Amino acid sequence: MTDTAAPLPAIVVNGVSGRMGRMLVQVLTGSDKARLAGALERPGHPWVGKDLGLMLGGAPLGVTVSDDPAAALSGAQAVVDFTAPAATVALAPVAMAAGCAHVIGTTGLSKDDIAAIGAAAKQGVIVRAGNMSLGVNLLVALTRKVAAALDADYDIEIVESHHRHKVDAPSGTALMLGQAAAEGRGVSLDEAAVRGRDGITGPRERGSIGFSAIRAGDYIGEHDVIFAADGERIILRHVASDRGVFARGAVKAALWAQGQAKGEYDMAAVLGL
Ligand SMILES: NC(=O)C1=CN([C@@H]2O[C@H](COP(=O)(O)OP(=O)(O)OC[C@H]3O[C@@H](n4cnc5c(N)ncnc54)[C@H](O)[C@@H]3O)[C@@H](O)[C@H]2O)C=CC1
Ligand SMILES: O=C(O)C1=N[C@H](C(=O)O)C[C@H](O)C1
Repeated sequence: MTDTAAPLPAIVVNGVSGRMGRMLVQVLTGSDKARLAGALERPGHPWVGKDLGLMLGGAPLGVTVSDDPAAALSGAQAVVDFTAPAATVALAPVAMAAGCAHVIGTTGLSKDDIAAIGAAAKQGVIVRAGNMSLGVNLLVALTRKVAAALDADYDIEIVESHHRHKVDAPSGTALMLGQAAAEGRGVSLDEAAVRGRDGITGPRERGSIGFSAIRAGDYIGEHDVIFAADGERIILRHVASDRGVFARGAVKAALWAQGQAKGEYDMAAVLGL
């Protein structure tokens, strides 16, 4: 008898030696819904040309780390990308040309980067979110709702804490939360945002949305949205204690992306929030 089961969707991991890349390998090798079909790293990285399993200190996985995105993506259904802005912007058109969904977790993207990704998404499917966890995406929805219910007597402040290696601030998540707060309140985040305070700053401007960033130790990612008025404070909080929440969200997005119409989507669409 022949086995007629359809092969599992083939997923490539970009930035495979990074903190998120390693977590994605763990999630994909343990998945019964998707399979690890390729691994990419930057040109010159010592893992390029080597077996991924051996580089991770384990048994061979039969996946050779590549620095050639077009070759690695050929025949794959999705590429999951937690790297750096320049790498992600360069990969988007390559993924679209290969007919691969591009799941983007990379943060620190500029407005130009975001526009370039949006342009690439005219040719295929891109899912992009500054945070792929279910918990944070729920927090985003709650933030929008609370901000809509409260007036500017409630000062909004977003405080985020991350590990000492993080290179961008505010975090992508903090910006998602700030955007949701601004939408709930019916204001523009560009106009309301205050990013970091130092020196004689003067009193707080009514209606502003403040951002503060802590970089220390091995925090995985913690976010508070504070609504503070005279006499009371509401604090919405998310704490990530395992990078698996981001990796599982990204794999879910890669599977969800199969068969979607061309365009750019966020995790709210994936999660049906
Ligand atoms: N959206 C989300 O849920 C999450 C987003 N992130 C974001 O993901 C990104 C990566 O985070 P980490 O894994 O902690 O960083 P990391 O520094 O540990 O890993 C980044 C990896 O990308 C690789 N890389 C750089 N340029 C490349 C290129 N041109 N081609 C292929 N690989 C390349 C690096 O060599 C490195 O291995 C950051 O922007 C971070 O903020 C992190 C966690 C969750
Ligand atoms: O760099 C990280 O680690 C994280 N980055 C994302 C962000 O910028 O919000 C998501 C998560 O908080 C971890």
